[in-house]
Amino acid sequence: MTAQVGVIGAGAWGTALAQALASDGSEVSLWARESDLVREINQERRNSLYLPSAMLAPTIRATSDLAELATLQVLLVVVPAQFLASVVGQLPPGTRDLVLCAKGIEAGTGRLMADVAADADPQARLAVLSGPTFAHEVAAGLPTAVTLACSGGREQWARLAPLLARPALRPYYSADVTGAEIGGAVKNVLAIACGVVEGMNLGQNARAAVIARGYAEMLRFGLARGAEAETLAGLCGLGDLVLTCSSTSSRNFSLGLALGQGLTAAEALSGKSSVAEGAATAPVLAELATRDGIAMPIVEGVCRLLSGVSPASAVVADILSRPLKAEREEPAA
Ligand SMILES: NC(=O)C1=CN([C@@H]2O[C@H](COP(=O)(O)OP(=O)(O)OC[C@H]3O[C@@H](n4cnc5c(N)ncnc54)[C@H](O)[C@@H]3O)[C@@H](O)[C@H]2O)C=CC1
Ligand SMILES: O=C(CO)COP(=O)(O)O
Repeated sequence: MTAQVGVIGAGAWGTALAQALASDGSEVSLWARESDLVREINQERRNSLYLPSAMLAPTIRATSDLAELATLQVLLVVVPAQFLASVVGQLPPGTRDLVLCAKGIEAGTGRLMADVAADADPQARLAVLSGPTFAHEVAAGLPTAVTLACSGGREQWARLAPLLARPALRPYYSADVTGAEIGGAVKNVLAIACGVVEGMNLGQNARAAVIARGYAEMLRFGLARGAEAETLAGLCGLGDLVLTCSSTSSRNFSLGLALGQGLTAAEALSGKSSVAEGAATAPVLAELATRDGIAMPIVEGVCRLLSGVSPASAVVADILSRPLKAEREEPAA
């Protein structure tokens, strides 16, 4: 049997998704940028660079030739947000389903992932897969639930769900693509903030406060862009926020932890092959929020820390000295 689904990107998440899809014996084509990795996956059934914990299924076949995947009707795109345009741009345009799995906003343009993909592959039918999904757990077959937001509505869902669902990987339907994208992008920045709280030993109360007030920021930003509140309260928003704000398994949380302990962003990120998407998303998110008059003080604080303009102690002091206000925005009279 030949593969029905291809996965573009053999980082931790693309490899874990390929592993989950192959768990029922399905063939999966996996595009890796690194030729050494292609050899290692095909010959040793390992991805020691990005997902060393997993022994990969025999039905995953890696390739460094993107053209081999271009004929498939369903492609999961799992390269980091900042590379989405360049990688999707290498595909010949087609009426395939592109399932976008990166969590971020494109620096420089402020585009969400579906806008980037629509510009790069205009005929593609777009969906977003997002939720609380540490790659190593998915690769180990642990139960995981995700939002699958389909721009093509129920018809697209009916096509994709049987191809992507497995007993331990459970997609939930949504039609709110924007909400799914914003939940995943914003939570990465908030996970950095929670890591800072941990790194500075500010306590569990403070971390819970950052989660709740950060969620308020996510909601304000999302609603202003047409996302639905229920989506942001679901797996791809609050669910993922809770996961990544609570664990050193999160690269974004770990980056924040290092910043909170006094390292610079350059020091914390140096020598890492894995991506902490929140570092690239934070400045562009803060810029969009300022432009649109949306208050996002925690996101702004993360930006100040990442750019090195303020030490963590000054950022925390500024947040704590903001004027007292109502927890919920008062509806306009
Ligand atoms: N790792 C995880 O648990 C999860 C990750 N994600 C998201 O999936 C996306 C991919 O993340 P990971 O697989 O974790 O990445 P990773 O950190 O494991 O690996 C980095 C990836 O970036 C690729 N890369 C580096 N330079 C590139 C370039 N110039 N052009 C194209 N690709 C390049 C590498 O080939 C590799 O696939 C991110 O947006 C991340 O937020 C989403 C859910 C879970
Ligand atoms: O998105 C993730 C889990 O849902 C992974 O988070 P990190 O990118 O912070 O590791």
